[in-house]
Formats: sequence, C-alpha cells, structure tokens
Amino acid sequence: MDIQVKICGLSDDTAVRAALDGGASHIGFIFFPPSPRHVSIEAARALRAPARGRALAVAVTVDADDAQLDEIVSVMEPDVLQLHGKEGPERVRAVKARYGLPVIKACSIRDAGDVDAALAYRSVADRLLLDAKAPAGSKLPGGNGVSFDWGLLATLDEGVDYMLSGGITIGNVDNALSVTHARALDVSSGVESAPGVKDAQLISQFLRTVDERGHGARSPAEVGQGSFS
Ligand SMILES: O=C(O)c1ccccc1NCC(=O)[C@H](O)[C@H](O)COP(=O)(O)O
Repeated sequence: MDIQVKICGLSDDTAVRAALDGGASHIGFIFFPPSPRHVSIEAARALRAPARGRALAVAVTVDADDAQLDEIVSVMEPDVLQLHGKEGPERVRAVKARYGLPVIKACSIRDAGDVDAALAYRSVADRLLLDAKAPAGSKLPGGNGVSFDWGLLATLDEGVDYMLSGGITIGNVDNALSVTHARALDVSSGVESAPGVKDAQLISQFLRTVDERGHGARSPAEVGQGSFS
C-alpha cells in the first residue's frame, strides 16, 4: 500500500528539495505569525514553485478570514488548504465553495469523543488531519511534536480518509503505521534540528524509513498536480 507523506512547516529551499527528492506527496507552509515556522505569502510562493507537478503544496492557516485566504490563494496558489483552527463544518464548507480547492480539516484528538467530533467533518472536508491536542501553555494549535493515543484509531472504519499527525518521528513511524493503518502521514517537529529549523537529512531519512519498512512512500511522479487522494 502506498503511504503519502506531508512534510509540514517548510521555510527554506534546501528542506523543500529534500522533501521533493525524497518523494513527499505534500509540502506544507504555515501562515501563523506566532509559529517559528511562519512564512510570508510571497516566500511560500517562491518555495512552492519547484513542487509543481511533483507534490501538492498545502497552505496551513488558523481561523483565517476570507481576506487572508484570498491573498494566500491568489499569490501562493496552493493546491490544498489546511484549516488548523476552530473552523466549524459550515466554515469548512464555505471555504471549499469559495476557492474550489481540496480542504484538509485538522482536528485535535485526546480521547474517543474527539475522534467522533472529527468524524463530523467527513462530509464537508476532503480529508481529516488527526493531530494531538496542544499541550497546556503552547501558543500553537499544531507543530507541538506530541502524539495522541494512536490506539484510538485502531478500529476506525477503513473508509475514513485521514492523515495521521502529531509527534511522528523516524523512531516511532513504523509503530504509528502498524497501530493505525493510516495511509497518509504528516510530520513537522520530527524532521527538525530545532523548533522551526528543518533538517534536510532527517527529512530524507524519514521518507526513506517509510519506504524501506515496506510501507512504500509514494513517488513524486505518482502525485499528479491536482490529484488529492
Ligand atoms: O507547525 C506549526 O507551527 C503550526 C502552527 C499553527 C498551526 C498548525 C501548525 N502545524 C500544522 C501541521 O500540520 C503539523 O505538521 C502538525 O501539527 C504536526 O506537527 P508535529 O507534531 O510537530 O509533527
């Protein structure tokens, strides 16, 4: 089975190249000023350019209004929008209708009730991103490098299209895939040398690990422009 991998929170060319050369299916850019991974819209436009036709570029936003999304969509030209705030199903529906782009809705998980709450977005989002809840005191809704109990997903209906996220590393990715049967992964802190500083070697190693352990990372050629799932 092919596993898609999104390398998130990219902010330099070297890391983008490592992600693309290693076969990442998605590369993510954070538009959230309190984050050490925040990039300007213009910087994201330049960084995502080499991904055209190789991987899908994801714009990650937190409770963004239409004006902010309008600018991101027109300048950066993302392939996918990731809504990582408290957007409700109606807002997800409205964003999809306004831009005609696939939408990933991030949902934070701590217990079985959170999984049920996330499933309410299935009918409006193209894909769910199941992430850990932010630890107390964190300014960031994502990118905290913490995992949730993956066992909560062990019996999830196979038809649920989600990306597994939160605290995934080279050391635990095999277990993450075995426990959850996820078909798509998202990683950020796990391929950094310091908060916000991506490590090209760790990115390559992470993608190789997914590949070598028999899970089969998708090659760039398999991820056509505009193909989402
Ligand atoms: O990464 C951030 O700084 C961030 C800030 C605000 C909203 C979302 C953010 N990240 C979104 C992601 O998709 C991360 O990759 C995801 O939360 C997993 O992060 P990590 O646990 O560090 O692998």
